[in-house]
Amino acid sequence: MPIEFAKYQGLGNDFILIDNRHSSEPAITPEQAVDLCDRHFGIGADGAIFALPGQNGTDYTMRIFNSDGSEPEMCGNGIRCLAKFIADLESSEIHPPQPPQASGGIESKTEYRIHTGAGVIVTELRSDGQVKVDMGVPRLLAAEIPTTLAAPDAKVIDVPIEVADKSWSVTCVSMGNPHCITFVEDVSAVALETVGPQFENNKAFPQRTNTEFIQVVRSDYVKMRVWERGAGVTLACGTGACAAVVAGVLVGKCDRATAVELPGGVLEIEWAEVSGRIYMTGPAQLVFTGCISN
Ligand SMILES: N[C@@H](CCC[C@H](N)C(=O)O)C(=O)O
Repeated sequence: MPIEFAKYQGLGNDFILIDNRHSSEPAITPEQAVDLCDRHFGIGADGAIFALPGQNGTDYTMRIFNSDGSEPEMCGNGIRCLAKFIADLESSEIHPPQPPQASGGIESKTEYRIHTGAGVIVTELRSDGQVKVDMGVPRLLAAEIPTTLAAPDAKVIDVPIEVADKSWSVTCVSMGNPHCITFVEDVSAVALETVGPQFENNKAFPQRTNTEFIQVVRSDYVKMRVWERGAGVTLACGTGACAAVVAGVLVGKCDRATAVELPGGVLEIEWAEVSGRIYMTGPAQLVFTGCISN
């Protein structure tokens, strides 16, 4: 049966979005996602995201397959795209209108509570077109990352690791998904394609890891390049940008409100002192819609 999709991007981190409101099982398999994400033989994307029915009182559930078919717990740029997609679906902008509700017109929603593998995430569509996301509280214990770089109940802050014949000092943060952050002098000099996979598959990370390379320009402005678990080099990573600011605060290099410049653009990140929650603000845009025929 043909499956309608919409392609969205957030800072060049791009996704195939599928309206899965009718079922709690994704409409395509991880293997199909791998084919569809292929940039030469498919639609081309860093992942496939499904808008499933909500659970435990949430509005929707998000599931995502990386371009290698693995399923991460969360995706920051993806959830901004999902919020826009849901709003577009509800306002019938991208698919034919549903019959009108008996109760008459409904004000379009600007806030969604979304169930994810990292807990409930709240998105807010702002009037300037940006999407602000309450990304929850970062987890810092080694067992929560998970990593063997410290005792299970200890934090991993500025810990040495040998990767690609070099010693790196890393800080690890879970935003629901694992992140390993390292601060470098010049982010453009990092051989991402060589070093990234060696971090991702290092035995210190039993569930593999995303890796962020950070150059501090000022305490409130950093440059970042990322190697994503299951997707490789991408133009941006929302959970990675949040994890990078947390790491920056922990090692005394960043302010709690820091702008993160990625190859695809800038994300505004704030780690609130009192609540400990992280807020991420950035764009999400519809690129095109289409239909998968088989
Ligand atoms: N690009 C995403 C992260 C997607 C998941 C990641 N590849 C993983 O496997 O954890 C983001 O914007 O957060």
